[in-house]
Amino acid sequence: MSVEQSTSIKNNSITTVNVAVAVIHYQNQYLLGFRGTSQHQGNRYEFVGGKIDAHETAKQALIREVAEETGINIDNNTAVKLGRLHHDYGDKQVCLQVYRIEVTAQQYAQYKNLSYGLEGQKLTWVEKAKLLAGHYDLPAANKTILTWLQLPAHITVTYPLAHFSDSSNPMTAWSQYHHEHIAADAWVYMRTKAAGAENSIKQLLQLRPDIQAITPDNLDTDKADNAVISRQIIAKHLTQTQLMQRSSSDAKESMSYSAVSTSLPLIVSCHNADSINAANQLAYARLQQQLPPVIGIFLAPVEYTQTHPDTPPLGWQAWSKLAALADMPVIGLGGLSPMMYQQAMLHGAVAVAGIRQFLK
Ligand SMILES: Nc1nc2c([nH]c(=O)n2[C@H]2C[C@H](O)[C@@H](COP(=O)(O)OP(=O)(O)OP(=O)(O)O)O2)c(=O)[nH]1
Repeated sequence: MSVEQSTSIKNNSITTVNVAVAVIHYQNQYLLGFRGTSQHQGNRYEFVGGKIDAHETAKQALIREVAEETGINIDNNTAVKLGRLHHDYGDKQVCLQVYRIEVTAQQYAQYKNLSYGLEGQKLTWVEKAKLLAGHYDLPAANKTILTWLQLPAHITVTYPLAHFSDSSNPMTAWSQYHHEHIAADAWVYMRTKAAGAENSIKQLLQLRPDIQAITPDNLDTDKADNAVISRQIIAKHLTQTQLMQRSSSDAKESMSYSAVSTSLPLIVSCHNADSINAANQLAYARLQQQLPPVIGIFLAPVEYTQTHPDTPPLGWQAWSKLAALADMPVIGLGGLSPMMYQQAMLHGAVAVAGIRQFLK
């Protein structure tokens, strides 16, 4: 939810506490605090953080809270915005503004044995796999943060089926090509851009049980007879057009969103501020309905791309301003390579995606 929305809730006399949350990590080691018994959501693990003061930006609060609670100075570290999320605990409403910060090897060496914070609270570094597997009891709002943290640094996008139109059997050629060229354990957005491509996708997933798939929302893979294949589909995708069509209906909450997958998280494509706003509303509605969250936005195109030669690129500066509007992690797409991950992070991206440069 945006800061504006949280303010409007305030105007309706329900006070929302704005909180800066720092997901601090070094590679696969993540820093957790432990909330004291007397605190709200006490006796639970937490990411380091605290209330944003009236005069502060979220990032200023983040730097201050991390310094006050741990002594770590993150002033010169890159803080990548993961998202903003509103949660109603019944006794308290919070709006968490969540950033991921990787500490340097030197900072980690200095702080890795820290078992108590500067406020006397317990601190512990934990393995990412255990954190994501739910080994640590965190406040309920953090469930969405853990889903966001699943996103890898690189996402491969497939060629459209039309790319293989010269072949005698384009569907098999599509599966075979990607079977050979997708890197091990990759997250793959199966963008076939064709109706009736279910079988190609199923075929590819059968050939490559190691990969995780993001499939088009209107593609009927939910009914995949093979349960193993269903397990490989980790999110559904909505194009900007689908997103805008669904959010333009008057009966927003009941009708339009019911067309969208209710069993899996979503990743949506956006190209402008209006669609990012629609994505924020969809994410908010899904949280209210306790549906799997919107885990990311593909924001494109960053650079010129052969796939959309007539679309002018946003460039990193405009991309970065748009990304800041999103309430969920933003993935750079369009003319990028995996090598550009660091540059993308500096502009607010949690991941980079693409076709050519991401296939081996
Ligand atoms: N720090 C932190 N707070 C979280 C997380 N998840 C979550 O729901 N919260 C909630 C719990 C609290 O209601 C609120 C944080 O407020 P807080 O009371 O800890 O903030 P603070 O340190 O500035 O507070 P105070 O003790 O100085 O009053 O956000 C999390 O991962 N980290």
